[in-house]
Amino acid sequence: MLGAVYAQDSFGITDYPPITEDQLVNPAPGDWPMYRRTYDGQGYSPLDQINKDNVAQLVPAWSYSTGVVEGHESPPVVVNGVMFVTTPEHHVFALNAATGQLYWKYTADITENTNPSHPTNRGVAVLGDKVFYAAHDATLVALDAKTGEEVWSTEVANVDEAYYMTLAPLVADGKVLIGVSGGEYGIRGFVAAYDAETGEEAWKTYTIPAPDEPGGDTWPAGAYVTGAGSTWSTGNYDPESKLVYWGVGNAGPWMGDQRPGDNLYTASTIALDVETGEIKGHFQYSHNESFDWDEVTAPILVDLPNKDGETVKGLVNPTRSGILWALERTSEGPINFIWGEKYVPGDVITDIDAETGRVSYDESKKPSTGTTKTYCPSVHGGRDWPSTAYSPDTGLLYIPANANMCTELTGAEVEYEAGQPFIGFDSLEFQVTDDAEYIGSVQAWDVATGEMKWEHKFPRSGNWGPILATGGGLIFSGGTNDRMFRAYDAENGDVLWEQKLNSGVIGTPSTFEVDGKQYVAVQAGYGVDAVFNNTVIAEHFGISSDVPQGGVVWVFEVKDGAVASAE
Ligand SMILES: O=C(O)c1cc(C(=O)O)c2c(n1)C(=O)C(=O)c1cc(C(=O)O)[nH]c1-2
Ligand SMILES: [Ca+2]
Repeated sequence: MLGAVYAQDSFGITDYPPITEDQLVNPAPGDWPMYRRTYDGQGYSPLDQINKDNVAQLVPAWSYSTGVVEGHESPPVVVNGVMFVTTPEHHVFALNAATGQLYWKYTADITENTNPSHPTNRGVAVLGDKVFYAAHDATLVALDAKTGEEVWSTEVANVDEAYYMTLAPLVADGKVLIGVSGGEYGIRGFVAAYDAETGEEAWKTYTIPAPDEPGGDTWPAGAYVTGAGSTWSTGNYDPESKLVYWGVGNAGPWMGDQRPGDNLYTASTIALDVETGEIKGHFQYSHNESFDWDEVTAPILVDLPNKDGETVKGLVNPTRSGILWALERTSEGPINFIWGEKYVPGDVITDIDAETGRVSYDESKKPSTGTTKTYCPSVHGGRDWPSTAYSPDTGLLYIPANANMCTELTGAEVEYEAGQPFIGFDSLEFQVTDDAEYIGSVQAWDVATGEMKWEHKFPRSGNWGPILATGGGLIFSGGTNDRMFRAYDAENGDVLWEQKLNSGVIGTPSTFEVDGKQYVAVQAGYGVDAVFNNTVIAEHFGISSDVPQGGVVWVFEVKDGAVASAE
């Protein structure tokens, strides 16, 4: 592809020891080497220098204006004291994590007419001396970490069929794994792996099986080719079993009566063998998915009790369907149901089978061709893409939730045409329920008991804020329409610190340490579906919908004196 590199610091990055696989399996406490920091997806850092006692004294250490608008969702990834962040408009920035000095900026040369949906990017992956970036035009790029120069690039899918990419790649087992977007365009979704050294394809596994493959009989003849099942959020990984857990999006077209059957593996989590890409297990959250409930977010890997009370290796996932799921993962692959609890109100799912976890629907709520149906939660679900976090200190799972929003959908026939929307509706409307007392919230759930421990509600805002949990007994997140970035007491949800930033904060927060000092980092930069959602909420409550745009990387610290006095 050959993008442009702008190198500001002519001395560049002088000291960048190659990142080993071991550093990814067991990251140094002060590093944030991947999307959720660790392979289990917990979004947890053990750093505790910033804690409940001193977080009130958190102040900006430095900030950096990215120069672009739209949704800044990527976490600042930090290794070797270097921060890598991505932004909309196809930029990757490398900055000195302690000072904010720019080392280099890479801009992908996107000449193709790429899909305008979801103009965002969720970050990089690292291994060795390389940084991996999934560009919007469905090209995977490897950059030299020290210089930002392209080492290799590989076309992973055809943009003419409306494939695009927004996710952070996952490095596992010497390979770079990616997933694709395009679920509203009749793509056939897949997860693919590329050799980290050369960019050569190692395997590619479709999320929609062909007729002769397992699950192929859950589709009517021919429908698998345009069945969607996009994979636009980074998977998690169990290095022991060598299984990758990846989420699969909505089915296409949206109206399930146009493709009778369960339609595997849409709206599912799949377990893939990292060496071969073979699907070894799956759990489907909504069969014959008809709600645009992409279940792309990967479940967090955590130990929890099974139905008999024995501790097992588990998976937890609050899905777009409004159900928080506890599942058991096995080293061979199969995924077993443990329990499912509604974490936001919903009127579609009426029952969950105690044995299998299969849901039952109120058919009067399920969208279909030629009817108008209203259902809750909305198209965006109880939680869209923003990440949950889990703290091993509290045993709590933290969820950025949205309640009391519904969708009214009038279904229609649709013909597949390459590169064009393949949804099938005459109208789509978002509604806030009449009696709604709040929309967004941060929820904390005990994963051992399946009970909500606390909830912090936002009466006049949705919540699109990914969550960071720390060893300092804190969680951090933004997500609201008041431009706040907040620190909460992880035990009880008390807000211990908040700071208005330049824009709404839908960025994924991270924390890291350089030269013995802890920092907390996040990108501000409101955009993508949070804006769309906020407009509906503002209209309902009669408040201003104005959240200014513009990306800024923010890095916070507690000044040295304050750290000392807190100890
Ligand atoms: O089906 C897809 O391929 C696809 C892709 C994306 C994306 O890549 O960001 C989103 C969605 N769907 C989607 O349904 C959705 O609500 C959504 C919100 C956002 C965002 O960044 O705020 N992206 C996406
Ligand atoms: Ca979708």
